[in-house]
Amino acid sequence: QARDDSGGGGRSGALAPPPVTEVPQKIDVNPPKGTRDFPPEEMRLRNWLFGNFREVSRLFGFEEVDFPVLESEALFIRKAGEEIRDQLYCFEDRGNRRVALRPELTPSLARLVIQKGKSVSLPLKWFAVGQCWRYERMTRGRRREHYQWNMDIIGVPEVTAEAELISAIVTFFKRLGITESDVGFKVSSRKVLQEVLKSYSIPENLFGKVCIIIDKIEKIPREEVKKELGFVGISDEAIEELLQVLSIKSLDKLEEVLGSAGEAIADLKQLFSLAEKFGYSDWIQFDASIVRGLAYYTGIVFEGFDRQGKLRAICGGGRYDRLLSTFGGDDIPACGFGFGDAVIVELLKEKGILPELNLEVENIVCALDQDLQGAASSVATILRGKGQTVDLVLEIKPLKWIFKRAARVNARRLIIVGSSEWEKGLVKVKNLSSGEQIEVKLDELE
Ligand SMILES: OCc1cccc(Br)n1
Repeated sequence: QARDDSGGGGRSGALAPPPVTEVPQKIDVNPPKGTRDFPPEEMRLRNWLFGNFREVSRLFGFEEVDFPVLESEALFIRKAGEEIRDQLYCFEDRGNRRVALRPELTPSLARLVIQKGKSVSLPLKWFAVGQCWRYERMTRGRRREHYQWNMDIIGVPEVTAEAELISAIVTFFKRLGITESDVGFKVSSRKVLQEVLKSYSIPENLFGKVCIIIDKIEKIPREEVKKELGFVGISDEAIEELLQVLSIKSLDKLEEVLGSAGEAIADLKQLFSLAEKFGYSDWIQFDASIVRGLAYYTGIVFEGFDRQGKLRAICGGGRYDRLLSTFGGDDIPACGFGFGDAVIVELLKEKGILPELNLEVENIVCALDQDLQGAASSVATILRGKGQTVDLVLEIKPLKWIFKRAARVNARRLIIVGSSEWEKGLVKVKNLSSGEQIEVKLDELE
């Protein structure tokens, strides 16, 4: 039971007895369903992963941003039938405002860009690492939160932006020891769909809905996809042609079907040519079936996948040239990606390349008796002033306990403050790997 600091137990730390009326109920010590704690070992892995996210983002000259986890629900209310909408973690706050825990970061980023308006000069290259939420019925036992790394380029209409973003993800994978034989990117463009729909004079406003239905092609039976497309008013003939085009896996074949005049082909050819120059051609492949499950994509879309086919998509992104204008902002082109913190860890485990991340501290400092506790604190402060990490033992403990703790915190050195040495201005320094022990003058301690 935690120490009671409410004043009943006093500063001695003694456990205050609960008031007679209240019998302590053991709380549920687990985090809410679908959420995770990050105890030290998991936190070290998370910090390592996020450290790589941040280092790659900075390598590409991006600036870090963040937004509230809580946003107006309106930011995420799109009428295209997205899963992200069905699972929105939304509620009414005490001010009767409809709010939501963000399910993704892009709408917040778009909101901030519009808010900044002319005070920022384009292009913007922003990145964020933020916790995102969904309220999924726990029937599937899936998580309700994850952390997403996002990189976004705002204000660049050319495909060079998408090529740059994919290069950043490739750079990240390489840093972790993941190669093109482990993962790849399936790349397409929503302009492929747009051109087919246009050839059947299907109204633009159905585009988002059609994309969301088609995104389910690998998840629900084909007949179900066709039925849903029929419901939104797509003719059987158009559906057949759509599904036919979506099965194309080569750009040449796509060009035969769509012709070479359309933007889809031009964009994709430019992307694959830039991939050559970036040196990541072996990482990407054209796959017309990739549409991604967010309604606002308008152009190139891509997703990272594990070549073993065991895991869900590792990351995904694309161009969203209309999002800012749908929020009442200017017509500013944009593209970005989201990279979750869960599938990547499963992949690293699969590959056996999770890093070894142990707690390490350079020094453990202890006093041999109570009246030297102050001296030990000053030794710790001197070492910390020199940038050395110190685990200061805060109570008088037997040496057996000290050595056990030193092993647990992976200390390199044990600094012992004993009365006979201290009187001579000395401390004992024991190298815990060699076992060598020497006496060192306090002002020569380093
Ligand atoms: O990938 C969709 C998503 C959004 C929020 C939280 C989680 Br877990 N997953």
